[in-house]
Amino acid sequence: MENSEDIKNVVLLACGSFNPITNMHLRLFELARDHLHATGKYSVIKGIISPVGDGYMKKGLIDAHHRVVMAQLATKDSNWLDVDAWECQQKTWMETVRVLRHHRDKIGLNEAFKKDSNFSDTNLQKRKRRRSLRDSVGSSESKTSLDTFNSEQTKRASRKMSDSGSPELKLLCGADLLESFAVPNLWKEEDIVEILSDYGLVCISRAGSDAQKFIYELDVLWQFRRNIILVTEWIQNDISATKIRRALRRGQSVRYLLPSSVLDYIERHCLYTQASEECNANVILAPLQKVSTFMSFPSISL
Ligand SMILES: Nc1ncnc2c1ncn2[C@@H]1O[C@H](COP(=O)(O)OP(=O)(O)OP(=O)(O)O)[C@@H](O)[C@H]1O
Ligand SMILES: NC(=O)c1ccc[n+]([C@@H]2O[C@H](COP(=O)(O)O)[C@@H](O)[C@H]2O)c1
Ligand SMILES: [Zn+2]
Repeated sequence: MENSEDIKNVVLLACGSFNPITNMHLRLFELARDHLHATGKYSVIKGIISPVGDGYMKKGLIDAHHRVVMAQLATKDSNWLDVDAWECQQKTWMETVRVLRHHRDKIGLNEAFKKDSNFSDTNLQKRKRRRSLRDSVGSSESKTSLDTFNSEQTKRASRKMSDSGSPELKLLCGADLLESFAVPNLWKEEDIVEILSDYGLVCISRAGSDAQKFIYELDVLWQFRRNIILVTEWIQNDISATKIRRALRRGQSVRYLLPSSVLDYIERHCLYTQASEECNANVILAPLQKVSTFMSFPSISL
């Protein structure tokens, strides 16, 4: 049994198109949280969904405003998932490592603010005593469901957060995103190193991807393998946003693949048509554009 002082608070950040958000995106967070809690080493206090900006230029990517609203609808009933629009409000597409830096700074600032107000409070000792009394009352109650367990973990973690160091921020992704690290020119090696060494990755298995083999094959992943937490989804579910958009274009039902509030929103705003899928059809993906600009530079100077 781990000493509760050794349990690290974790915030999970998922970056992606969320075009549209699906039940599987929500499942990623649940799976990651269960897995991290089961290790006895972590307490997941928050999950953040960060939809990519329109400047990402991915084919079929609809306006960020709609993707943010859909993600907000999908997480409305969750007490630990949040949608953060900072990334998609930036003027241009930005590397994932910069999104991580932003969120880590934000977490750090919140922590500093909490500490500041705690120190200036002369009743700090009294409040601590009240809190420990509340904790001991809470621990005598019988817990029956996993949900109760998780929400207790979350509450405990939130309390701990104000008492101890900053929570760790980790990037949450599916195995296909991990595999995209090997796509030439898509990710800068130094970004991969920073993501793995300074933050760490929680990676959920995905049909068609073999994350373990992939870590073995890619040197940089192998080097930082201790910072990659692999989670196996035993109830496999191959929901993909691409397939959902395809079904919608063909007038096929996608009910139960995404939250009904999201589906209602899609229908009300007539999102995902043949025309929307043609968006960015002949445009190079932003990360690749950055690299091709860099690569064409020497030829200009010739
Ligand atoms: N079925 C799934 N299993 C595991 N991970 C998933 C699954 N669907 C999405 N993810 C993960 O969710 C994150 C956001 O993914 P994204 O928005 O690209 O969704 P997607 O369903 O893959 O969409 P698209 O088909 O448009 O690429 C990524 O890390 C991706 O790997
Ligand atoms: N170099 C990078 O930082 C880099 C490259 C490719 C994709 N990404 C990110 O990964 C996510 C991928 O999303 P999709 O799977 O929807 O394409 C997006 O958030 C995107 O910004 C980052
Ligand atoms: Zn994807």
